[in-house]
Parts: sequence; C-alpha cells; structure tokens
Amino acid sequence: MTAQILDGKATAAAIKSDLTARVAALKEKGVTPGLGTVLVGDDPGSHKYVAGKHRDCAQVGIASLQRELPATATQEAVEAVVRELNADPACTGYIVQLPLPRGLDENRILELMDPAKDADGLHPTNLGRLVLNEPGPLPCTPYGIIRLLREHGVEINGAEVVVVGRGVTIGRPMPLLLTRRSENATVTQCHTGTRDLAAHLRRADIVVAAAGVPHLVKPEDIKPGAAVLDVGVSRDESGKIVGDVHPGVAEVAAWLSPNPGGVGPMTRAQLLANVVEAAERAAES
Ligand SMILES: Nc1nc(=O)c2c([nH]1)NC[C@@H]1CN(c3ccc(C(=O)N[C@@H](CCC(=O)O)C(=O)O)cc3)C=[N+]21
Repeated sequence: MTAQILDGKATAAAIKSDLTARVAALKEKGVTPGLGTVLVGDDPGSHKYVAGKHRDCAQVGIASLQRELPATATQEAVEAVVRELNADPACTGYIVQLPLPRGLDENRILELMDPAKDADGLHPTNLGRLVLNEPGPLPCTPYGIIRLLREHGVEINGAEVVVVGRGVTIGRPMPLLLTRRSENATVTQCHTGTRDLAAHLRRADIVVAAAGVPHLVKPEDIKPGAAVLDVGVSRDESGKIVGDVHPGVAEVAAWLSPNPGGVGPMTRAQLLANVVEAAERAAES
C-alpha cells in the first residue's frame, strides 16, 4: 500500500484563489490589506520563508511591508518596529518571524503587538480567545492542518489524534483546535517526557508530528490506514528539509502529507486568510 497525498500545495492554491476574489472586493470598498513581516537576524531559512510569504501576498493582491533588523538589534529596536506597525494603517496584519535571536524577549514582543493585527494568531489575547471559543485569528499551522484534512475528506469527528510536540506555534494550540465541537476529536499530546511514544502512536487515527526530531515517527508505530501529518522542518547538512516522519510510513498510512508540499504551503495560505479576515472585520466596523 502507498499512502495518498495530503496535497498542501494544491489546497493552498485553491484557498489563495478564493482570497484573491475577497481582496478584490475589499479594494472596491477602498480597503487594501497589507501584511507586515518583522525579520530579525540573518538565518537563511527564515529569510526564505519570509520571501515566500511576500510572494504569496503579491499573488493574491495583498500589499507587503517588510521590516528587517540585524541580529544585533536591541529589544528596544524591535519593540519600536512593532509600535510602528501597530500605528500604520497600511499594515492590516503582521507577523514577527520566530525564533528571535538569543537575548530578545519573544513573549514581551508578542504581547506588544496589536491583537487585531496578529496574523499568526499567537498573541496571548488571541490564544485566550481560542481557549474561550471566541472568534479571532487562528494559529496558521494548526488551522492549516485542519483545512488540509477536511479538504481530503479525512474524518476528524471522533478520531483518536496524537500530537507529538508542545511548541507554542503548533503543539500547544493544535489540541485546542482539534477538540472544538466543530472538529470533535479526542487528543493525546505527546512530548519528550512521554514514556512510551510508540504505544500512543499505534492507537492513533491521525498523527501530527511536530517535534522537530528527524524521522521520529517510524512505520512500525503507525496503525494501518492512519493519516499522518509531517510538520517537522529540520535540515540536513546540504540544507534539505528532513521531516519528523520516516519515509517508510508511506507504506502503512492511508494519508500522508508530503514535506515539502504539505503543511508548509497550508501555513502560508492560512496566514493570508488571517490577514484578509482581519481586513474584512476592520472594513465592517
Ligand atoms: N511568526 C512566525 N510564523 C510562522 O509561520 C513561522 C515562523 N514564525 N517561523 C518559522 C516557521 C516556519 N514556517 C514555514 C512556513 C512555510 C513553509 C513552506 O512553505 N515550505 C515549503 C518549502 C520551502 C523550502 O523548500 O524551503 C513547503 O513545505 O513546500 C515552511 C516553513 C513558518 N514559520
């Protein structure tokens, strides 16, 4: 058996085409959505991701505001850029690319953002809204994963889901989304403190592998017919992406997200969706 592909590239393209029409409608009303990015330091991976986000913006008609600071930037300098974007009406949503260089207080910077402009859905107010079941921007990767599963008809309702990882961008918010009444999954969260990861994985209908450990999830741990999402973006010596899922999983799973071409493009599409939705909310009020 070979798993069917959870095609993030194609699904993201469909989402972007819907967003293109909505951006055009906003522009008719005199509103142009604008995505800001704050990039600190010179990590080549981060530069590549941010460039991809601005390419996506150009495709759907969203304006781009790029802010770059050197790795030596002070806390005050980064905070000044955040205040500037909060005040700029041309910026309807923005992200601070994570992780920030050592020595910068990431949480303080996130808290300083205007929650109404939080395109990542990672501001404490918006994470709180998610816990309280109130509307707001949703974390891009977790919600992108849900849309990818829905698009391919993978049943989430009643599914046993194992999330591997407890990072702020994916591992922590993912179970919050999966256990909403609209998704209705049962979730087990595993992490480096889990005693027997394989025992949990073997029971899962859906596995979200977001630990950042190359090939952590092995074929012998997967229940035949499961859906597996590979979120890891480690890199080998040549700079090639190595996921959290061993390639042999394709022989056991019914569904597998390729990496690249799976969760990454969905993350970017969902970022654009958050920017458009924030601009739509602002245009209504
Ligand atoms: N505030 C913040 N928000 C983020 O959303 C955020 C972040 N910080 N820091 C870094 C991670 C990483 N991330 C990716 C997004 C898209 C791809 C992506 O589209 N990848 C392509 C391939 C790209 C390649 O080949 O290098 C793919 O999967 O097909 C990957 C990784 C967003 N992140």
